[in-house]
Amino acid sequence: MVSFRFPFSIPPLPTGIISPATIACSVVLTAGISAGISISQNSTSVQNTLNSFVYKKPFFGSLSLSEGVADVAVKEEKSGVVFPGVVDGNKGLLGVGLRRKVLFGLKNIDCLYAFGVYADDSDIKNFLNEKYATLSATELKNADITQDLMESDVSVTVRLQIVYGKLSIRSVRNAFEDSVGTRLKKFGGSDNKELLQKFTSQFSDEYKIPSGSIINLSKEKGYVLRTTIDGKEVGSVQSQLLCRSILDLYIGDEPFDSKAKEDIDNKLVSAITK
Ligand SMILES: CCCCCCCCCCCC(=O)O
Repeated sequence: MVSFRFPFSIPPLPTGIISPATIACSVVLTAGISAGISISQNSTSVQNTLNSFVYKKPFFGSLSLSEGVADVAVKEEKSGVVFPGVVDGNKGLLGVGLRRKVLFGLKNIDCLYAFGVYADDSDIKNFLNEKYATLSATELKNADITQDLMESDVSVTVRLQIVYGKLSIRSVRNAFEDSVGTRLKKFGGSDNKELLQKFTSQFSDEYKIPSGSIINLSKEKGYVLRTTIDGKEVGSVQSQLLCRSILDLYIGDEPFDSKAKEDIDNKLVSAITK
């Protein structure tokens, strides 16, 4: 059995004491707060750990994949944005990060948003068990789990929440065009304008994004990318290339927040090794 934990060194905030209003109104903290989220690393052999699998002590935020995901909220430390431990009923939080982006327009806007990466509990359990449970610690160290994850059919959601910057849907559309366009080119060559347009056109002018809005980018079974704004589906596009390109922004080779990616990597490894 694989144990899937939330080994964050900062105590996650108990959901019970965070009101929805607080979550919705997470505000800017000063830039440069250096506290991060660190993840404990475990280098013991996979087999040893699997053999001796027991909860040695109650672990705040830990969970066993066989028992379902624990809904423990986690705060992105630099921004103060709080992410629920679980979304869509069964997707557990793998890690959180921060992205600063200058949005070009009439007036350039410095936009800061926090993001959380979630994976479906049973998908990730199967994925880790099938591919990694028998690897030695050294093999595991050399394995690129997030790379495999991006190419797999595991359901993953990236949740974006603005920290500051007054955003128009147009600037969001342009920002995605820029970032996702670069990734589509990287993985699929230059002939992907139509795919990019299909994705970005979902962010049409009818949608408003007041402060506290949340965009979910969800890779679902069959490589369908489903986009929601504040819980409302704005569209879905079936494309493995698009799913791969979106995830690459957050957990790929050149992620927006390398600490977040590192945390997610470590968390996936620790889900196998603990
Ligand atoms: C309502 C949450 C809005 C979050 C801001 C999203 C801005 C677009 C981001 C495009 C991808 C990127 O380059 O970071």
